[in-house]
Amino acid sequence: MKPEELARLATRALLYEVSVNPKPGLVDPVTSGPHPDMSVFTFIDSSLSLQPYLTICAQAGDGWVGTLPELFASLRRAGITAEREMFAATNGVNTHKGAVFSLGILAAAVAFAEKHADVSVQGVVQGMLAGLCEHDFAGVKDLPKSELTAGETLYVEHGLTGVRGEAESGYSSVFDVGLPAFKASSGTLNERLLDTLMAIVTKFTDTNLIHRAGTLAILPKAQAQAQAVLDAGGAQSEAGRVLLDQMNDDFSAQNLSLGGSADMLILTIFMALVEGDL
Ligand SMILES: CC(C)(COP(=O)(O)OP(=O)(O)OC[C@H]1O[C@@H](n2cnc3c(N)ncnc32)[C@H](O[C@H]2O[C@H](COP(=O)(O)OP(=O)(O)OP(=O)(O)O)[C@@H](O)[C@H]2O)[C@@H]1O)[C@@H](O)C(=O)NCCC(=O)NCCS
Ligand SMILES: Nc1ncnc2[nH]cnc12
Repeated sequence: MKPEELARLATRALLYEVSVNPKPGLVDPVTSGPHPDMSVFTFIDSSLSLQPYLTICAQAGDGWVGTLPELFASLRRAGITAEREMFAATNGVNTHKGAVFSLGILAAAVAFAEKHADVSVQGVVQGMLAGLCEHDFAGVKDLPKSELTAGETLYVEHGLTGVRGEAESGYSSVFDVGLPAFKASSGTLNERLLDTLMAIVTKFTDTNLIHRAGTLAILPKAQAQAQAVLDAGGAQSEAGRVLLDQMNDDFSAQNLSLGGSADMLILTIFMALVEGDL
């Protein structure tokens, strides 16, 4: 696939994800949930602003002749510029910070793997990111708390590696959870993507959620709520829909976000589009 075509699939993944509703703890076309500073329109602007960057990432992976860690270093430089452009497109709102990082990596990895028959996409990601946590977290414990990002704070306080750990693992929540769940799902596309999101939430350590809640105890609660939706028959069933609506209301009332899980859904949709399953 041409890099421009891969970037278009990545942009579609961003737009599909925000269109799914009702998504607990997330912006959708009906409600902004616990994100009053964003709406579906902010996400449309943000998604379109990222397409040139996603093309650059796919082009880099497509033509790369250096090592995989060097490929990641080049993406990181492009990512810093893309993050700036995203904030300019959204008037300073953090719509897709996690997706800039993760979707850029995956777009490059898919393009690279398409040119090298002996490697898998997940293997390329792992090759690019070996040692990422060790590198990024070195020295953060010595920094003043006020200078730490949410992810760095959770690492210092609880040893959680967040988006970096998930990425370094080769996005197991996408390849081992999200994609198999999507392939096994049924119903309308909206219902299938809701069930896929719930499957991700049952297994994923969403550090965005933990950061918002201010306690680790939120994680098993959210995982149990998502599992209950699936056990009730998922988004296709009346009982599942009732639980999903309750979960949506709970997350809004408690100002809880599932931003990290949304990013894993974006990556899952992208891979399903790439593999022709969607
Ligand atoms: C490595 C970076 C991602 C930077 O990491 P950093 O330490 O700055 O940030 P984190 O706090 O760790 O997370 C950044 C975003 O990643 C998403 N995320 C969080 N946890 C996870 C997780 N466990 N797995 C995957 N992804 C995760 C999350 O983004 C989503 O949530 C955002 C919306 O939530 P909200 O609470 O509203 O946002 P806040 O900004 O916290 O606002 P308020 O609470 O104040 O209202 C939304 O963006 C979602 O996408 C985290 O926000 C990477 O940025 C980095 O290295 N940057 C340097 C440049 C670079 O490398 N670029 C990429 C090149 S490929
Ligand atoms: N729909 C959404 N709502 C809030 N944060 C997100 N990050 C990615 N998608 C999101």
